[in-house]
Amino acid sequence: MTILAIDQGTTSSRAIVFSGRLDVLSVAQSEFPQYFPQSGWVEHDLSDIWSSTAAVSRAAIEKAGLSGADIAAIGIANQRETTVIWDRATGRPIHNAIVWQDRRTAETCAALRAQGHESAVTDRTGLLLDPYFSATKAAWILDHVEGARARAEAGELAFGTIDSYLIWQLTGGAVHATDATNAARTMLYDIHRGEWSGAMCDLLRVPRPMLPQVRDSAADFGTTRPDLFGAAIPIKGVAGDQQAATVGQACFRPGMMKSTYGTGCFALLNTGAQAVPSRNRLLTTIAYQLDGRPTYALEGSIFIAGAVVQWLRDGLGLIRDANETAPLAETADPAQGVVMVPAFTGLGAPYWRPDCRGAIFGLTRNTGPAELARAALESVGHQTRDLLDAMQTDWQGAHDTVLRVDGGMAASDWTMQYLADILGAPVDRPQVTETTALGAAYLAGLGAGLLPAPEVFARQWNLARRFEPHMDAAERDARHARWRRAIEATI
Ligand SMILES: Nc1ncnc2c1ncn2[C@@H]1O[C@H](COP(=O)(O)OP(=O)(O)O)[C@@H](O)[C@H]1O
Ligand SMILES: O=P(O)(O)OC[C@H](O)CO
Repeated sequence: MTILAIDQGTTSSRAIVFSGRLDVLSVAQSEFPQYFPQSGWVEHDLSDIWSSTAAVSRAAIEKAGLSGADIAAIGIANQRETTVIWDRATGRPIHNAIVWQDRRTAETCAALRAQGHESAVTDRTGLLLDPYFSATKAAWILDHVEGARARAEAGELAFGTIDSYLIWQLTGGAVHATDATNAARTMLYDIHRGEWSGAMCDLLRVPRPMLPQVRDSAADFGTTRPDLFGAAIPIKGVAGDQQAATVGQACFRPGMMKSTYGTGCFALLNTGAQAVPSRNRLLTTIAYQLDGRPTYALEGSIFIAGAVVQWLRDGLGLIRDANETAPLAETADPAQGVVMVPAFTGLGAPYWRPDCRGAIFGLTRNTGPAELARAALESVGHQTRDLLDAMQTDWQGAHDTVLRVDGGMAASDWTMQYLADILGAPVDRPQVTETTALGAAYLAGLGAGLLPAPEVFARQWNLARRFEPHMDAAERDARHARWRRAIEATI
C-alpha cells in the first residue's frame, strides 16, 4: 500500500510517494515560472501548474518503481488563497491564477475597511480585509475579463483555490470541491457555521453558483482519470499546505504549534474545537476538519522568510547558494547591530501593512555582506517572535513552549539557533522535514481508511534536533527592542 502526496507550492510542484508506514519512497520536484505583470502583482500560468503537477506525480511513481495501480490514495496540499476561475465546459482558466502574494486589490480592501466592513469579515471568516485572501482576487478577474461576471452568475464558470483546480483536472471535470481548510482562506466561508457565507459573497461580489462544494480534509474527492497514471486512483485527502504541515507535525493537541519556513513563514497554533478570536490581528482559521468537526487554529503569516535569502542571492549577488548564508553571517561583526525589515511585499501579521516596504537600519562604513546576511537571517527570528508574542496574549489555554519547525529554511542550524535564542524557548526540528507532504499523505491514508487515528500517527513524530536557547534574557530583550524600533520606523 503506497500513497502519493502532491505538494503544489508557490515556486514548485512536488510529488512524494510514501509507503504504508509513511516512509518516503521517492520525491520529484519541478519549478515553474513566476509572472510579475506589474509592481506588486504575481501570477501563475495554470498550464504550468497542471503540467508540472502531472509530470512530478508520474515521475515520483516511476522513481519508486511503481505503477498507478500500486497507489492506494492521493493526498493534495497546496499553496493557499491563490485564485483560479475556469470555464466549466472546457476546463480552461479565463485568466492566469492570481497568487496569494499579489497586492492588486489593496485599494478595494482599503475602501471596504474605510466603509467599516472589517469586523463583519473577521467575525464570519476569521480573516482580515487584506488582498492576501481569495475573494477580492476573484472579483477582480470577474471585473476585468469581458463577460465573466454574467457567465459566473449563470453558473458557467467555476471558482477555486489550487486544490479545487487540481481536483477538477485530476478527475476530468467530475468533481468541483475543496476542503474546509482551503475554503477558510477565501474570505467567503463562515468558519463557525461551516458553510459559504451569503453575506460575504454579496459584500465581496462573488456569485454563489461558482463556488465549490466543501468537504472534510480526509474525504472522498473522486478518482483520477485512468489515462493520467494508468489507473483510477482515489483522491482522499486535501488541505492547504500550512494546515497539511500542521497535521504532518502532529500538532493535534490544543496548545501545540508549528512554524514552516519556506518563501514565507506561517505559524499555526492548534486551539482545538474553539475558534479563538484575535485581538492582535492574527488569523482565526481551520487547522483540519475530520468527521465534519473542524479543529481551529490561530495563524500568523509572514510574507518574507526564505525569500530574504533568495534576495541576498539573486538581488544582491552576495551568495551563490542559500547554504552559504549562515557561514557568511557567522563572520559578521556582532557589535554593529544592523537590522533588516524585509517588507518587500508589505508586512503580514501582526502588522498587516500592504503599503510599507523594506528597510535596513544601522549601516556604517564597516557594514558588508556578512552583516547583511546576519541581519537577513535574524529578521526571520524576530518576525516569528512577534507572531508568538501575539499568540500568547490571544490564547488563554495551556500552551506548549516548544515550537516545531519545518520547511526549506529550517535546514539552517544558525537560523534555528537564533530563533530559539530570540524566542527564549526550544525549537524542535523533526526527522521528516517533508511535513507538508507527510500531512497530505496521512490525510489521504485516513480518508481511505488505511491509516490509524491522529493520536496513533502522532506517536510516529520523531525529533531530529532540539535547539535550546542560550542567549541571556537581557541581550534577548535588547535585541528584540531594537527590532521593534526598526518596525516602528518602517510602518
Ligand atoms: N540553508 C539555508 N539557509 C537559509 N535559507 C535557506 C536554506 N535552504 C533553503 N533556504 C530558503 O528556503 C526557501 C525554500 O524552502 P521551501 O520550503 O522549498 O519553500 P517554498 O515551498 O515556499 O517554495 C528558499 O526561500 C530558500 O532561500
Ligand atoms: O507555497 P508556500 O509553501 O510558499 O505556501 C504558501 C502559503 O500557503 C500561502 O498562504
